[in-house]
Amino acid sequence: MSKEIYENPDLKKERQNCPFNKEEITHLLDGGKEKTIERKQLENYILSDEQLKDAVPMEYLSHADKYAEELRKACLLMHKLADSPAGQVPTLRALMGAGLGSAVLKEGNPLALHYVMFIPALMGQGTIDQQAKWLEKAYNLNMIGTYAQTELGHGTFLRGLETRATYDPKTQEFILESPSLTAYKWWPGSLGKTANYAVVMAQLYTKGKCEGTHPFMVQLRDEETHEPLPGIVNMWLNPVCISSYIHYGTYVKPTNSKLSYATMVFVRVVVCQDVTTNLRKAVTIATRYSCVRRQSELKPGDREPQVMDYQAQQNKLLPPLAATFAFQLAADHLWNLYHTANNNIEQGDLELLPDLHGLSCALKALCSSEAANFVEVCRQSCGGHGYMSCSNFPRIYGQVTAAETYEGENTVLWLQVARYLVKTRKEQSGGLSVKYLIGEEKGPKTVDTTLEGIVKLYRRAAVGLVDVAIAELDKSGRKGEAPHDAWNHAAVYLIKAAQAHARLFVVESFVDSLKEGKLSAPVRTVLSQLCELFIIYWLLERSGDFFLCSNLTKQDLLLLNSKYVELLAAIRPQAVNLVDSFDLRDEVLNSPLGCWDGNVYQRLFDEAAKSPLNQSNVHESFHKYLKPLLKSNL
Ligand SMILES: CC(C)(COP(=O)(O)OP(=O)(O)OC[C@H]1O[C@@H](n2cnc3c(N)ncnc32)[C@H](O)[C@@H]1OP(=O)(O)O)[C@@H](O)C(=O)NCCC(=O)NCCSC(=O)CCCCCCCCCCCCCCC(=O)O
Ligand SMILES: Cc1cc2nc3c(=O)[nH]c(=O)nc-3n(C[C@H](O)[C@H](O)[C@H](O)COP(=O)(O)OP(=O)(O)OC[C@H]3O[C@@H](n4cnc5c(N)ncnc54)[C@H](O)[C@@H]3O)c2cc1C
Repeated sequence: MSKEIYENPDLKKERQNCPFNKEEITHLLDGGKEKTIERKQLENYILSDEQLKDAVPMEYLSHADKYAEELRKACLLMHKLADSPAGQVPTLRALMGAGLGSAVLKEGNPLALHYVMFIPALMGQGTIDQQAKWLEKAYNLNMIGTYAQTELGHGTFLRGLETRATYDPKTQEFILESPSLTAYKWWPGSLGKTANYAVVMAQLYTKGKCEGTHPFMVQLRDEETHEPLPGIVNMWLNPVCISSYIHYGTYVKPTNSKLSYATMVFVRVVVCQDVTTNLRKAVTIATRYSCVRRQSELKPGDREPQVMDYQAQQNKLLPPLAATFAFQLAADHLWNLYHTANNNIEQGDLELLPDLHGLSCALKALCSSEAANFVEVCRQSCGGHGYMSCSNFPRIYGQVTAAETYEGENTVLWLQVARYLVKTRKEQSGGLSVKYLIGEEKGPKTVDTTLEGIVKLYRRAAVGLVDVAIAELDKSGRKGEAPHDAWNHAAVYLIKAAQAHARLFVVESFVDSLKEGKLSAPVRTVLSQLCELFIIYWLLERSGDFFLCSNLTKQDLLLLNSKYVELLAAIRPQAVNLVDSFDLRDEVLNSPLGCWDGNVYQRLFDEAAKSPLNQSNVHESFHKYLKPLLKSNL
C-alpha cells in the first residue's frame, strides 16, 4: 500500500486552483524546458548518492572534522562531475547555477576556488602554451589551485599589493617574495590546506621598474606529499608569469593594464547569479513557513490566521519574492554582456570593457547588498524558528553577506561605478549601458504612475543624481580643492548616483524581459504584478532620490502607496505557487521550515533530536560543574 504523502492542509489549499502554469516559470528561470530537464537529472544524479549525505549534522562536528567531511564529499562530487553523462564542464556550470554544491557541501566547498577562480584565471589570462600545459591538468584535478591576491594588509587596493615578482634576466626566472608580514597572502580560499598551486597576484618588477600587478602561477605544495615547498612561507621560487608580458627579457605593456583584473570581473558576474539563487532559497523557506504558521488573532474570536495573511508579513516577503525575478533577469542580461565583451576582447576590441566593469561592479554590489538585507528579513519573518541553525537562514545569510565583501568590497565597487558614470556623463561618449547619460532626457517632466512612467522616473533619478554629484565635484573644484579631495568629499553623492544607476538597470531588465518574453497570459499577469510591486517598492524606499530629480509630488507618492498595498493583496494568493515554481528540492533548501510538505513541527522536532546533547537526559558536565555549584551554597 503506497504511503500517504503528508501535505500540510494549509499548503495544500494554497496550491489549489493555481491560475498559471508553474512549469512555465520554472522553464523561464532555468533558461528553457531542456535546461529544466538537465537540472532535474543533475539533481537526481547528485542528491541520490547516499555517500554525499551527512552522517551527522555538520554543526556538531569539530572544525577539523568539518573540513575533512567537506573535502571527502567535494572529492566525491568531483568524481561524479567527471563521470557525469552531460560532461564535466556543463555539469559543473549546472551545479553552480543550481546552487547544488551548497546542498551537499553545507560548510563550503574546499575546491570551489579551483573552479570559480583558478581555472577562469588560466582561461582568461594564460597564453595558449600555458593553457595547453595547465588547463587539462586542472580539469583532470591533477592539480588543485586557488586565486591568491588579497594580503594581510591589502585586499581592496590592488596597486598597493606588496608581494613582489622580480624578473631575473640571467636565469629568466621570477623571484616572488613577501617582503613583510602585511604582504602575506590572507583569505584566499583553499590556500591553507587544500590547494597545491595558486595564481598569485604580485607586483612585477623588471629592470628595476614596477610594472604593476600581474598573475603568476606558483606551485605551493609537493604533488606527492602535499608538504609546502621549501621557503614557501615567505619566499617562493620558480613561479611563472601567466600571460607573460616578458618577451626576451623586455616587458611588453598589455593593451589595457586592467586586463589582469579580468578574473574578478568574471566572478562578479557569477556572484549576481549565486546571491539570487540563495535569495530564492530564503524566500521559499519563509513563504512556505508563513503559510503553515498560524499565530495570534486577526479577527476577534476567529481561528489563529496564517501569518502570511498579515499585510505586515506580505510587506516583508513579497518584495524579496519579486526581487528574485528582477535579479535573475538582470543577471542574465549581465551574463550576455559579459560574453559579448569577452568575445570582443579576445579579438582585441576593448570598447565594451568600461561598460562591463561598470555594470558588473554595479550589479554585484546591488544584488549582494539587497539579497543580504532581504535574507535577514526572511529570517526575521519566521520568528524564533528562523533563528535556528537548522532553518538554514544563518548559512544562507553567511553566504550572501560574504558576497558584499569579497570580489570587491561593495563601497569600493560603487565608487568605481560612479567614476564610470561621471566620465560617461562629462565626456558624453561611450557608455553602452548608460545611454541615458548621453544627451538630455527628452519629454515633459510630468509624472505618470504607469509602469512606463515609473521607469522614466528611475531614469530621471539616475541621470539627476549623476548631475548632483558632478555639481558637487565642480563646486569643490571651484573652491580650489584637488581632484582627489573633491572626489572624497563627494563620495556620498557619488555612491547614491551609482546605486540609482544599478537600480535603473535592474528595473529596465525586468520591464524589458516582460515585453520581450513569450509568456502565457496568466504568467505575464503574475510577473507583471511582481514587477510593478518591486519597482514601486524601491521607489517608495528611496523616494528622496525621486523628489530630488523629478516632479514627483506628495499626491503621486500617496497614489503609489495605495497601488503598492493593492498589489500585496493581489499577489498574496499566489505566493506559495510562485515559490513552488522555483522547483527547489527539500535537500537544496535544507530547512525543516521550508519543506514542500509543510510538515514543519515534526521535522523541527526530529532535527532537535539529532543534537548530541539530546542523546542523554543528563549531560556529564552536570556532575563536573553544575552539581558542585548547586551544593556550594555561594
Ligand atoms: C578597481 C579597483 C578598486 C581599483 O583598481 P586601480 O586602483 O588599479 O584602478 P583605478 O581605480 O585607479 O581606475 C583606473 C581605471 O581602470 C578602470 N578599471 C578598474 N578596474 C577595472 C576592471 N576590472 N576592468 C576594467 N577597467 C577597470 C577604472 O574604471 C579606471 O578607468 P578610467 O581611468 O577610464 O576612469 C581594484 O583595486 C579592485 O578591483 N579592488 C578589489 C579587489 C577584489 O575584487 N578582490 C577580490 C579578490 S578574490 C576574492 O575575493 C574571491 C572571493 C571568493 C569568490 C567565491 C565566489 C563564489 C561565487 C559563487 C560560485 C558558486 C559555486 C558553488 C555553488 C554552490 O556551492 O552551490
Ligand atoms: C568569504 C571571503 C572569501 C574570500 N576569498 C578570497 C580569495 O579566494 N582570494 C582572495 O584573493 N581574496 C579573498 N577574499 C578577500 C576579499 O577579496 C577582500 O576582503 C575584499 O576585497 C575587501 O578588501 P579588504 O579586506 O582589504 O577590505 P578594506 O578595503 O580594507 O575595507 C575596509 C573598509 O575600507 C573601505 N575602503 C577601502 N578602500 C576605500 C576607498 N577607496 N574609498 C572608500 N572606502 C574604502 C571599505 O569600503 C571598507 O569599509 C575573501 C574574503 C571573504 C570575506
